[in-house]
Amino acid sequence: MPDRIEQGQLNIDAGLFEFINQQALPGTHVDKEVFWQGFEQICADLIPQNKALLAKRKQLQQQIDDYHRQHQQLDAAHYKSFLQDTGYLQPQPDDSQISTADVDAEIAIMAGPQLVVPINNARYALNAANARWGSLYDAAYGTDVIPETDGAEKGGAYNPVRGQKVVAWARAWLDTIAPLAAGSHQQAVAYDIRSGQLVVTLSDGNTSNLKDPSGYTGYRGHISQPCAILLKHNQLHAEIQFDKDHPIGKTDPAGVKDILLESALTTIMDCEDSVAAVDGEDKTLVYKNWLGLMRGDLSTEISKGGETRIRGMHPDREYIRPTGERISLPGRSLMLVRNVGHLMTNSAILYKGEEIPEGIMDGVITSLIAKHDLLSLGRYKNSLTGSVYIVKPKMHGPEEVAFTSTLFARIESLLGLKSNTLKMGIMDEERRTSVNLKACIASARERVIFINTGFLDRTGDEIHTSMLAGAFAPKAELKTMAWIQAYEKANVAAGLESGLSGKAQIGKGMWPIPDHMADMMKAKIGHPEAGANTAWVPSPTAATLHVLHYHQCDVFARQQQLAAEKFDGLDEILQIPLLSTDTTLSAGQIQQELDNNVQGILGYVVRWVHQGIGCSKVPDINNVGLMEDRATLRISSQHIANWLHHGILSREQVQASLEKMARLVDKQNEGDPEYIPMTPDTANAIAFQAAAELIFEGCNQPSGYTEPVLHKKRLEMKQRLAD
Ligand SMILES: CC(=O)SCCNC(=O)CCNC(=O)[C@H](O)C(C)(C)COP(=O)(O)OP(=O)(O)OC[C@H]1O[C@@H](n2cnc3c(N)ncnc32)[C@H](O)[C@@H]1OP(=O)(O)O
Ligand SMILES: O=CC(=O)O
Ligand SMILES: [Mg+2]
Repeated sequence: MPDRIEQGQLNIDAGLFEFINQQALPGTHVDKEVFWQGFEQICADLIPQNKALLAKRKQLQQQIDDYHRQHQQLDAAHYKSFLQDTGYLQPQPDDSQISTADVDAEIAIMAGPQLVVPINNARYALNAANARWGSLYDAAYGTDVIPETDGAEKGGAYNPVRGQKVVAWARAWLDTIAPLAAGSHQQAVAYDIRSGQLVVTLSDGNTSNLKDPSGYTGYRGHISQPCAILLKHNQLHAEIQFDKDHPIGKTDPAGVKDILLESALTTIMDCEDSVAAVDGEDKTLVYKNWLGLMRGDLSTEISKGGETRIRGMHPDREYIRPTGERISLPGRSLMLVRNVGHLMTNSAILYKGEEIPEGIMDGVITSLIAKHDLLSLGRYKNSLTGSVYIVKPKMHGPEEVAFTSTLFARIESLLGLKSNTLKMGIMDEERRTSVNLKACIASARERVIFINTGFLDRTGDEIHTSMLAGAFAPKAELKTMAWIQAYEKANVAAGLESGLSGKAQIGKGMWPIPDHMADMMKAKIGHPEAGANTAWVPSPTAATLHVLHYHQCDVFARQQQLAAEKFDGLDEILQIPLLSTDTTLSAGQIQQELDNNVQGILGYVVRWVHQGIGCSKVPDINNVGLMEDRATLRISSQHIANWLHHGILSREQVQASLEKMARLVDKQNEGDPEYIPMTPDTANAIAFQAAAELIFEGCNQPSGYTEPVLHKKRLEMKQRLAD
């Protein structure tokens, strides 16, 4: 078979071509010839627009750089009017109300965690799809929400002391999820269904109904001895499971073996920040997994603890209502797909000999694949309302949002989809989007299903945009300064003013410390309290814990309160978070900041470039594992580039740190048999070269993005491995 196929003016990777023709198109009522001709026409019409938008980004950045060269001391009012004059800052629209229709309940009227997962990792992607339901006992037992003190250590075998603490902790949560009219679930010794009501018997012999009897919504098993009782609170379900023969149920006075929580209401299958996909081969895997998820037949073999089994997608869950009627609840998370942004191109498809924008390719192909769900061609349904949810990242301002909308309209017409079938999640993660958010929303008002504060990319863009304004504050401080508080608050305010409540998600960003769940439990209650009806979590376990926050806080009521408080925040958002002039950093502080950033960069980049892994847990300088992806890399590399540019660091110092940390990172990865080290010959290690380029050429990367270097170096590595 040839490597590439010519189709009109398109030149397509043969593996991708075959996948589309033989797996993605059949059944969709889209004719092969019509598809490829239409795809070519979309390229002909939209590639020039895409290029023009990127040229505009560059031009605005040059104007901002020139401004900072000419104005060492920033005058806030003058700076703001400069941004208005250039068109960076646009007038607020009079009306930004959205009118999105046919949105699934999980997005419109339910509030809960949003899981994100690299789509090219089938094992994780399946786990994520199934993370709609999670065991609260497992989530507590396996994480630090139960401290490993006083005999409650995790150890190897099951520790009954820890087990008891887990049960007490989880029962305490039942008092939030299903409060009793009198007493506490901590004293429950029996759960019975009597005359259609849940009756809880307590250890003192008293009985209690639920404070809100409608919180009991069903059961499984026999009514006189149910194996599960279904609860509902704040639109979220929970299941108390009983089994007196089970090792845990046996020791529980009420025979409770577990509490299952409806957890990740939605999952973003990510083709972007957490993925390394640089050519036709990689993109084909991405699209194949998406097809498997849309048809419900994705599966993979898993070996764990000496056992091998097949992981597939979970079916829906069956219950009997108190009225006797049979019902089923979704067994899987509602899936969204994150396409890539407007910047990158990919060799998987060429148009007139040039790589086409990867965002156009993702848009066309992920939508084609989603048509399998729309036509119910697979085992399970994803959207019950006939929508396709595409998250579009890294857009700069309203024109770029409008361009995505144009692309979606063209795709709908190519695939024979009803107008506005393709919905849009707008990542508010570039500064030009934050400062024009309402205009961005208005530009896609019939499609918007979310706005989300991607604060990681947003921090990277903050540094790059104002690279020449001065040296930035240390990374940890950036998260606490006025600009970011205002950005988060203004995002919610814009969402509420644009009528998203009850129609779409107002989302908050990722918890990037996957093993620190106790800290997450303290911090992430702040998200629903701030009016966000969803927020990102890095794992199914985190989803099962974070959902507790949506039981604690009725977000939709909170949104009503907040809607009365107007907030603009533009002036604070425009406050550049520079190192204050009265701060002098010690040599030790500077070195620590540098080493920490370099360690994160190398730890992430080496797996990306040498192994093709797009998201990793990488230890920081204090040995805390951090979720690293393209966006966190953008921050670290831009931060060092900024300090280099302003003379806080020297090139030699950075080079020395790179060498030192490469040795450390190699050591940290010793246990991975697939790992390809960078030392001793760092100059010849492609990942090491990539890290150095990201830093030393950081000021010249478009918007400070890391993809151009990562893609180039990964392609080089793939070639080296193939030779
Ligand atoms: C800025 C942004 O764009 S943020 C969005 C992009 N980032 C992400 O999507 C992060 C998603 N999370 C991840 O990729 C991973 O959790 C990482 C890389 C952070 C950590 O991965 P690991 O070191 O392998 O995690 P760890 O060893 O603790 O857990 C592995 C188990 O958890 C599961 N798991 C971990 N993360 C996820 C996830 N996001 N979805 C589903 N399952 C997951 C795995 O399936 C595995 O379980 P299994 O053995 O039963 O298959
Ligand atoms: O995509 C998310 C981010 O924080 O960046
Ligand atoms: Mg991002």
